[in-house]
Amino acid sequence: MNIRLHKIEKPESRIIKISGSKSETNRALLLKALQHSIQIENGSDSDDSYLMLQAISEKKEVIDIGHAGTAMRFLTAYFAIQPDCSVIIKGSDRMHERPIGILVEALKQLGAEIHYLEKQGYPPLKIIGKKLIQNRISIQATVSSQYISALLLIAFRLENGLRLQLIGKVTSVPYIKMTLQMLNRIGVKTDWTDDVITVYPASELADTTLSIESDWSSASYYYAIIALSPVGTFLELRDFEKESLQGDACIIRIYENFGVTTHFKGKSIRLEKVASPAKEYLEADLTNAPDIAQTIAVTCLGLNILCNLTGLHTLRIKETDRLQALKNEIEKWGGTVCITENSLQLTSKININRDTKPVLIKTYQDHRMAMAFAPLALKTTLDIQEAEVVSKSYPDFWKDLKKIGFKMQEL
Ligand SMILES: O=C(O)C1=C[C@@H](OP(=O)(O)O)[C@@H](O)[C@H](O)C1
Ligand SMILES: C=C(OP(=O)(O)O)C(=O)O
Repeated sequence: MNIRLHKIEKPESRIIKISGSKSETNRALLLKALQHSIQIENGSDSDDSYLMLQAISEKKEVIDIGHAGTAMRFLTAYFAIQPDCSVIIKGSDRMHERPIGILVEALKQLGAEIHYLEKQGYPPLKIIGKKLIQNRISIQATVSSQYISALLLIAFRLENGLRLQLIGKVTSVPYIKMTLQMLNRIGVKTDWTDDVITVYPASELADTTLSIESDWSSASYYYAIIALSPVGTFLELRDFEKESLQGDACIIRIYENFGVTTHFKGKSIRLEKVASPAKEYLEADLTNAPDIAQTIAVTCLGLNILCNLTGLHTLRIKETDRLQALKNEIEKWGGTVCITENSLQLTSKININRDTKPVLIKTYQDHRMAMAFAPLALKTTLDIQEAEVVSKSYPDFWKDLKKIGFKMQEL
């Protein structure tokens, strides 16, 4: 389904409730599979969390995990320690291009039996579940934190726990901290000193309710909407915490550069555009928050601000090559976007508010491409291809934009 987003002046100031964080939910679902007494509140309604839940509960011999990267990685570790289990996990064509070798080799060092069914280092995988006895391994930490989280999540169920040595500059650190904090919440002891993470074994755990905070990556699109709106515009988002487990909450500080303030009122946040952007140039290192890179790049485009975004090395292996996808789509308005292996620069100002035929944004089966470009409707009319991709993390995205006054039509 392609849609046209008609230009609007500003959003209506309504209250929006985004569902729970996809990252927290997928961790909670895995922990619940290992400790049934755990209860989950405010779980994510995303496709990725649904696929994760289905894979755990249906106990099929062949699981299709679609585009869900965290589910693919977490379930690989989970099935590797299920005795008497033999399962094949496959995914979308893109999933079969997203590397998993670092995690598989680490699990094999622990004693797991995992076979590549097509290309070495990539899904699909055949996993024969085993009791794992080893507890000391090292792992390359520069490529994806999801491999590390996957190992940490199962570690309390290993007889001797896990001592994991991280090699290289650790990427997406807040996601590893989120994993450790969620383990702590269910009563598992952990330690992270220098480059070594230790998870202690635990068999008897108290009943716990894991209450999931709303999704900050999804909230980022509302920050973009407010940033592109006139001074005085505000919106309220429900169920967010001042002390978040999610690294993407750093959006609060980044959007201050664009004149957007955040006020916590109990469990709601009020975003308000209080001033025009202070600077005409933004420099940001997003090593710790890769999922908001697209939001920020497109906000800069809409505000006519130049930027240098760094720490983006993981973007090449996500739902699509996000650096190339951003370059392709932004350049449709003219100008040049420079990308390297780990950075993106907008080096020339681009006027998107022109009286030309609406630009059609390709989404490359990446939910964040659709959601990152949608806020540009505050500046120009534009078309979004395959708009349904948003369901990977935020199925109600278009419905919620309509609630705040976005005008859209199917093409
Ligand atoms: O652990 C998680 O929940 C995630 C970790 C990050 O991946 P990388 O560590 O591969 O950057 C992030 O991009 C992804 O959306 C979710
Ligand atoms: C990268 C993402 O997800 P995953 O790696 O879990 O597919 C994302 O949601 O932006």
